[in-house]
Amino acid sequence: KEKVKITKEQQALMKVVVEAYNRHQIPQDVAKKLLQEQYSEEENFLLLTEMATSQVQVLVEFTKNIPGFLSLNHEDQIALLKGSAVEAMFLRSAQVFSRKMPNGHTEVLEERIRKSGISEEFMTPMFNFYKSIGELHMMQEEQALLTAIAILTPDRPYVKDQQAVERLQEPMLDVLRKLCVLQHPQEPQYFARLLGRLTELRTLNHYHAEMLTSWRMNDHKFTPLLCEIWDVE
Ligand SMILES: O=C(NC1CCCCC1)[C@H](C1CCCCC1)n1c(-c2ccc(-c3ccccc3)s2)nc2ccccc21
Repeated sequence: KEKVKITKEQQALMKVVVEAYNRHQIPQDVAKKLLQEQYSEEENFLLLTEMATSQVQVLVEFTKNIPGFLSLNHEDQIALLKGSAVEAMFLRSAQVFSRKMPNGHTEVLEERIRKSGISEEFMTPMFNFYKSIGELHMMQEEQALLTAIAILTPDRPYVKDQQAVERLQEPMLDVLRKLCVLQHPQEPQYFARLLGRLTELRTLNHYHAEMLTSWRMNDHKFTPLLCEIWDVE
């Protein structure tokens, strides 16, 4: 059985990505707000648009720190950001949801989200995803690399130079695969399970526009940035 070893360059790549991921955290903690009180559907929608707007800004900063990203064709940089913004949001939401919380808090948080205004039909796929992420107990290195891998998906709509994106995604996949083998030696399928989450994430992508327009309230106001990213209004 060959000894898996992370090279010096791979250590450096991982360090850059993890530091960028930790540096660009969401400002205020939405979970704390939701646990404090039950908001109205309008307030929840506003909270989501505020959180999402700041998360997109955070995502752009994180992405700029992915080695090689800024040397991609500019239109392709936009296509990758646009193609991954919603997935990054759900991934981050899943990580917020799966955080260790005092007894009973996760149930309260789930209840508040169920009553936030999102229509019923999206709850099952969304919470299935959150729970499948929670079961993985991902380390922050794995979270950071998985987010970078999702952003560097070559077959996003409108990407022209897919090979250039593959050349950036492959080293991330390599170091994540090695990390999974080293951190979860008794779980040889762990890496495959991580990548399976990215496939599940794409299915949530389909729902996002409908989730927003079906939010139980009348006029849905979005920030200009979200109109760009979310294909709404
Ligand atoms: O604020 C939030 N998420 C932040 C986004 C940025 C990154 C940090 C997390 C919302 C709140 C839900 C309840 C009402 C207020 C907003 N949230 C969701 C989402 C459900 C549906 C979502 C969505 C996204 C895009 C399009 C259509 C729908 S996000 N899942 C959560 C799990 C745990 C904590 C918060 C969570």
